[in-house]
Amino acid sequence: MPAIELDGVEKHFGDVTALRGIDLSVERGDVFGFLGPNGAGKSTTIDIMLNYSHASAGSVRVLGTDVADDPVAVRRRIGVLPEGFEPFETMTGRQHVQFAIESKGVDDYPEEIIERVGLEGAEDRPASGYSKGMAQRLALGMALVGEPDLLVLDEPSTGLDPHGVRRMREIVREEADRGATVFFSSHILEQVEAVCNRVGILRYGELIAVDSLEHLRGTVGAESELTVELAGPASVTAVADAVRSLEGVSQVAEHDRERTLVVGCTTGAKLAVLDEIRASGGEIGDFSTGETSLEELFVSYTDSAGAKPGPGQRRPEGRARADASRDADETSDSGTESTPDPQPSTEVSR
Ligand SMILES: Nc1ncnc2c1ncn2[C@@H]1O[C@H](COP(=O)(O)OP(=O)(O)OP(=O)(O)O)[C@@H](O)[C@H]1O
Repeated sequence: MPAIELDGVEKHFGDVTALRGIDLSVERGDVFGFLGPNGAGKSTTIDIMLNYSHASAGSVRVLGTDVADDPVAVRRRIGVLPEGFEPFETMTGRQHVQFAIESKGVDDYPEEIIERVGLEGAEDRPASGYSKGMAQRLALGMALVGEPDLLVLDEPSTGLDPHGVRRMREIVREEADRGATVFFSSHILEQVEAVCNRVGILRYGELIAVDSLEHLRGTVGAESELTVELAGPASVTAVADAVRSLEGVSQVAEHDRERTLVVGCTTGAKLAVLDEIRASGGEIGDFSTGETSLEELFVSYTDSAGAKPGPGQRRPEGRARADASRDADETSDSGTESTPDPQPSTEVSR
């Protein structure tokens, strides 16, 4: 049974269409990267998954339960790090964690969570005085309470220093190792690349690709760069000519003095290049490869039609998301439970 199943999910805000029929299945144990340009619909999808907002059409099952049927039960098994988390005014860091523990009805030790996210020494200070990165660490700690089956992390590295980013990545890996599913929404492609085994790319409210990074690289005909150092007596030019004739090879640069070839080719052609070098009498002393970065893949998927808002996608100027997501066609019930999660996004404009 998948951890997350979206089936034909649409979302309309008046005449603004945010999601146009999303079908998505995230398997248990996946660390799934959710990517898309600004306004693509990532936060809207997450809000619907958490039942902070209702889909206009389609259905959402999380951990095997329809979120609309039993949102409280579902949220008890999820840890959420929302975008734009702001601590409560009057509570210390420890009290935030304690609140999450009590809300979920579990018996975690606050100290362990605080230490895990690197907030030791600051736990008894009012969290409203925390820096942005400290608040983010606190939100991550609250999300980890109760060993959730699913972690939903919306831009988790916001405000984190390099130590914090590394800690966050380690925690994501540790959580995946114990069997949790992680849904990781981020613009910071390097981080998605570092931790996710599958990614989905959203554009204009449509899911345009879902795959492993390896396959995505293959489907866009992504270029790899193969640097091969030749050993033995074979002529660099002769080997280069043989490689040039291969399908999937776009360019070959020869460096006679270093006895090196730099080959631009599709990811799928790399092995054929190495085979051809050997077949043409070359002996491979050493080689290294460089892959297309996720950033290049992202641009190649999302840039063809530009990342500007599509028709019917513009958000009314100056309208606060938190307010807007609770009016009109919205019937959010996020206030009906003793929410164990930090508040959803409250940013005014993006
Ligand atoms: N409450 C709302 N009222 C009207 N339109 C909205 C509302 N919330 C989102 N939208 C619109 O829905 C679309 C998707 O927005 P969403 O916030 O989900 O995008 P996103 O991918 O999370 O963007 P970002 O990366 O900038 O956070 C946008 O066109 C946005 O303007």
